[in-house]
Amino acid sequence: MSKPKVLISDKMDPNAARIFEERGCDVDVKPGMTPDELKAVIGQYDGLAIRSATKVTKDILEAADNLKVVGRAGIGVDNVDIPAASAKGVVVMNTPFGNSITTAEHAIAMMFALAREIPAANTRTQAGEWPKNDFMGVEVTGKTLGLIGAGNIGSIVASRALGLRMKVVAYDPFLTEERAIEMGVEKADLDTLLAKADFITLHTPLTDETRNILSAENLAKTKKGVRIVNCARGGLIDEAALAEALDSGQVAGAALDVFQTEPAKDSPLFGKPNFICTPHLGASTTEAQVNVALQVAEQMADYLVNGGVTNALNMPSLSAEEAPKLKPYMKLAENLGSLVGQLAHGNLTKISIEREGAAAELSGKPIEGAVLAGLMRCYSDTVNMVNAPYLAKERGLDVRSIRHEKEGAYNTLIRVTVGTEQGDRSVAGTLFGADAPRLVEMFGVGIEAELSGDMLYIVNEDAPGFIGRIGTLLGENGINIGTFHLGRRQAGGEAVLLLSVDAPIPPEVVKAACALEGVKVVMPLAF
Ligand SMILES: NC(=O)c1ccc[n+]([C@@H]2O[C@H](COP(=O)([O-])OP(=O)(O)OC[C@H]3O[C@@H](n4cnc5c(N)ncnc54)[C@H](O)[C@@H]3O)[C@@H](O)[C@H]2O)c1
Ligand SMILES: O=C(O)[C@H](O)COP(=O)(O)O
Repeated sequence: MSKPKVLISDKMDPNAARIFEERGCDVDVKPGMTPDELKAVIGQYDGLAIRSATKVTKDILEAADNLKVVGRAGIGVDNVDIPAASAKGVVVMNTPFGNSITTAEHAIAMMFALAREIPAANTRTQAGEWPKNDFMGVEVTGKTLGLIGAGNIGSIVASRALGLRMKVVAYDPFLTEERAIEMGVEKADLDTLLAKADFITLHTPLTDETRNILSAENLAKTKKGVRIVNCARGGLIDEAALAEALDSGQVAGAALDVFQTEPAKDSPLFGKPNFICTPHLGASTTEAQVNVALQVAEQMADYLVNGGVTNALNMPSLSAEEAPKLKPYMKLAENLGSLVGQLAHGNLTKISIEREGAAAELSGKPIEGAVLAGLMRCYSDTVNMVNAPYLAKERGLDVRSIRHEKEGAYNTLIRVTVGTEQGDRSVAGTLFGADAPRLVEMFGVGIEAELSGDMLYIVNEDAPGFIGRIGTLLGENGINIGTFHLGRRQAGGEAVLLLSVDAPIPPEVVKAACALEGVKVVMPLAF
């Protein structure tokens, strides 16, 4: 049998190539290829090892006829089209912890550089100016650090800031009170954080919810003279608004490692006296690069040579024997987790995963992992089956797996219940035939639906004429309805409607649906 062939297409520590060779793979190292060059050669490779520079687009994947795995030596996978990779049957793996300490240290370094204007003082001193009277810094001791995102990197930043005798206020919808106490931080909503913080650091992925989380409007809510650090993802801050806030003095200084467009060749921030930046160097230390290179090569080689799956973002980790039986249950479990995550958005404190009938005979851990991965993917793009249970535990989420020996109305059933500030919310699903996942109950209402693609969830008063009104609204906006599912507690009470549609529903249509007579809740969903 020929050896698997791997391409390393970004600058990576040489340990990666060494491990690939030792584990029985042929490896080519070609950093800096253009997309066209990559497209021309990708068909030859079984594995592609990348950092953030290579963009693994749908176009590249279409040409990747032999590709089995993409390995990201780092955390963020926003440069990989994961749905396109999944459709092509390509596993996408990352190394979720290898560069976290290094990136947290970069954020702290940026905070100090801002507090004491080190880059500008250095430049002018080396130019022979000796500008001793032009710089007056601020101490960080006793100041408040506002942490937006309290995951792996955010919690390391918090621990370092506490060591510097700062107070830490954190905003993260997934942070529980218990975890906040354990971390020694004050849990706050975003507006409170903005009003209190002397320094703000960002540590979230870039999602629809976090894009421009520091918008012009939110920058205006900050304490005057705040200093801001972003070592997470470009796009979390509105760069033009930040430039204006620096000009007006609302923001006293800003330090960015990441930009909306990278490489950043131009920016409204460049040249501002109180602005400093680095070219996406957050993960660039010898230690972190050795960690991620070794880990990505080990994981990819294990998959290519032995079929072992670790830290995959689009595939459950399963042994060869269990896989065929568990696969449809994993899909059902992940969909149910994603559904409750999207619907019960907010502070989740507990989750229970119940298995009944045939589902109770199967191993609970992979099903639990799939529910948690579906749930937590609403909050972080780095969650996978492997790290979801760990992350849930670390964040203080109380996870219970319950096995019911007796069959209920269905011969196999998975029920997921989450505890939210509004009370418990429960959804349940079964398999039709051997392998077709179906939702069968939602918040106590019987409703039968396949969870896939773009969907719309509506709660309305059960009264004549509503279905016509929503159908007309979607039709007038060119939105085609694929499937239509209805459920209700009792005639004339509250009715639940789940529609599958052929394209994402624009926010203005959601708004118009909310305004329809009898409507109580409208929420777009995506699976
Ligand atoms: N600059 C660099 O070189 C560099 C290096 C490593 C990681 N990163 C980036 O840093 C980011 C954080 O990495 P991590 O390992 O800590 O990820 P993580 O998944 O452990 O943590 C992300 C946190 O953000 C929270 N979050 C999600 N949506 C939120 C919202 N709307 N508001 C507030 N918080 C929200 C999540 O609940 C989670 O706790 C990622 O985007 C990653 O790609 C950058
Ligand atoms: O998400 C990450 O791991 C960082 O953004 C690091 O990116 P890099 O590997 O290109 O330095």
